[in-house]
Amino acid sequence: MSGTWTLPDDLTLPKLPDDHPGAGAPIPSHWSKCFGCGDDQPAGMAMQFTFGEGLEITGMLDVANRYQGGPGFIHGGILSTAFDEAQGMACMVLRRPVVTGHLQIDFAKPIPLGSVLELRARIDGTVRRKVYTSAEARIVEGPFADPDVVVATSRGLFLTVGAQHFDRAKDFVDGIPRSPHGTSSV
Ligand SMILES: CCCCCCCCCCCCCCCC(=O)SCCNC(=O)CCNC(=O)[C@H](O)C(C)(C)COP(=O)(O)OP(=O)(O)OC[C@H]1O[C@@H](n2cnc3c(N)ncnc32)[C@H](O)[C@@H]1OP(=O)(O)O
Repeated sequence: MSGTWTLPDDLTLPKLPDDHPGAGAPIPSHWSKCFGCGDDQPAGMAMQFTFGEGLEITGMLDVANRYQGGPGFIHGGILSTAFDEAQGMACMVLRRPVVTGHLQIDFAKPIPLGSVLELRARIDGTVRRKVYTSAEARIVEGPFADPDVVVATSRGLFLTVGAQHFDRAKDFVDGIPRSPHGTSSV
């Protein structure tokens, strides 16, 4: 990774909850309408997640044609979204809601449409409400597949928040049908 990401000296590693289901168990969507993982979000990315060893989780993304940026390749914003989702899901073991404060991506290799990406993400440690995370992506199926090649990496800071963070927007979960900028209901 390039960049300026520095982990603080006073990081502590969270303990896995006693009822952690173990490696291989599916991780349920944190919110059915989430663009990244929701099953009630037809326009979304429908990412699937499983717990890995320790604090690691694995996410899978089918790189659909609609994720196109440059001809034949994934859009960088879509890849960033996939990392955001994966690193947020890695925070699930904290059993507290988190939001992204900072995310930085290194785009190492172009990723073709039609490929299947595996994202491995983990908590590197916490300091107060700050949760430091990292992740790597590999193409595991389809064009350019090579599980030994890391095609992108990400570092992200998440913050635990209280329920009131989301309460303010609870009336907008289905959009505002009469938005002056066109429909926001999908
Ligand atoms: C009930 C059980 C449920 C379990 C289930 C959970 C599942 C969970 C899965 C979620 C999976 C979602 C995956 C998608 C996640 C999104 O995409 S979330 C959407 C994008 N993010 C946002 O909208 C966040 C918008 N920003 C904010 O709301 C606020 O800026 C934040 C992030 C909450 C921080 O504000 P704040 O709470 O007032 O925090 P503040 O007191 O200013 O700072 C606290 C600490 O964080 C540091 N900090 C804050 N922001 C930053 C920053 N950007 N850079 C560096 N440091 C920062 C501060 O310096 C401070 O550090 P210390 O003084 O402790 O050393």
